[in-house]
Amino acid sequence: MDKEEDCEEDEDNFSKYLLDRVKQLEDRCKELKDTKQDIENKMRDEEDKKIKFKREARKLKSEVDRLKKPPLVVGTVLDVLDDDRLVIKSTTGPKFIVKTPDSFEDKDIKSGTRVALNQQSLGVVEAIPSPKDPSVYGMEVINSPTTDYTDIGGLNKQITELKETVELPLTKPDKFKEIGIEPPKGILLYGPPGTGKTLMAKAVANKTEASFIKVVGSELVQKYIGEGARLVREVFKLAEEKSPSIIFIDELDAIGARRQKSSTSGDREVQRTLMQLLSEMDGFDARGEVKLIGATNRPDILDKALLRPGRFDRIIKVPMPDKDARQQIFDIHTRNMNLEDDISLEKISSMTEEHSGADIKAITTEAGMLAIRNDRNKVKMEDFLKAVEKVKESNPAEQFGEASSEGLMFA
Ligand SMILES: Nc1ncnc2c1ncn2[C@@H]1O[C@H](COP(=O)(O)OP(=O)(O)OP(=O)(O)O)[C@@H](O)[C@H]1O
Repeated sequence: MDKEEDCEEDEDNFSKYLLDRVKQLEDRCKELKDTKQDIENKMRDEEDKKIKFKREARKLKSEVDRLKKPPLVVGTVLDVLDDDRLVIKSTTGPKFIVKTPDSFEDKDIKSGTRVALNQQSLGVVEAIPSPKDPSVYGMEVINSPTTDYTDIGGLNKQITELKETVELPLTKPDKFKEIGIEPPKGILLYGPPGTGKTLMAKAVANKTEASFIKVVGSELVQKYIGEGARLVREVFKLAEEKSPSIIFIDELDAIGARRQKSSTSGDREVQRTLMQLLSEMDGFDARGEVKLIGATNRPDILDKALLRPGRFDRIIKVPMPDKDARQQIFDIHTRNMNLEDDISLEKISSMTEEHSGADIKAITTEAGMLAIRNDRNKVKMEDFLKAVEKVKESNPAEQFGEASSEGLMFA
């Protein structure tokens, strides 16, 4: 009898052992599956990063190639001769007869076509696009932008200055006449990337019901001699046609850097573009309906001529946001998001020191994406924490322990 009982007990213990073991193995299996999923996610993220960096490297390489080449001269075809030759007038003056390149088809070239010529040989290198197409030169024209001052977080002092210097002269020009002072023609916003400079320019255009014309300094510096200056003229002409209007020149330092003594033909082209900008600024009326807003990350290298009275004579610093400003920016970018009650934007704001408004926008978008990926209709605190990590990782300055852009530029 005793033996029988012992045997039953052994069997019970054994099956308990087996059940425990199965449970352990199942847990382990789940753990491994989770780890596998994590690794797969990380691999996907790394792949994304790799593609992004590759794309950036390609872009930088083509930029380097472009900068290494000497600028080309712009010419216009006056006549197409029967023997595969063209009569060309170059922007530098004289007319020439040159051979039509073999790569050109008849339809590519007719009287009036603009072409790029090699500076030395004056050989035709390529046909260039119509000067009427602003998007080719990175120009962005918005007839009435929708950005509002309430879409901008943490820049109240800067917005007040913007209202006084750009908004008021456009909405109440008589006030300036009455008092007898000239309003500023242009103001300069300076600060690290992604801190809201473009946003401010768009908001003031919206408030004054003005057209918003954006040009990027580095896009104005073309590979064709004389093109930069022509584009500047065209931007001002367009602004006049569309007035009231705000011309926003981003990366002003690309054309407005202090003039150097040593100069390559590339430098001279940049200088010609700057001279044209200065002369256009001197030419337009401070009480008119066109206002200029420049933006730069490098005010320290700007040519002093740009900062003289009657040009960019108001300078407004747009800094990296402090904690309160970050919280305001988080509030703005989450106002249409479906958030769980456990979310503390205050806590997230404290965790995101050295993050710009653009980084904050990226964090909110990433948090939303995580909720979508997990098939939820509300965003949790956990999503925000993961998003902060992800944005930190993708920020090269943080990744490699470099100084922040503000530290570099404004030390
Ligand atoms: N102060 C802010 N408040 C709200 N959103 C902001 C703020 N700053 C930046 N952002 C967000 O970041 C995006 C990029 O900002 P913006 O283009 O204004 O930066 P920027 O200072 O002009 O940068 P860059 O010097 O690179 O041209 C904006 O569209 C907005 O979504």
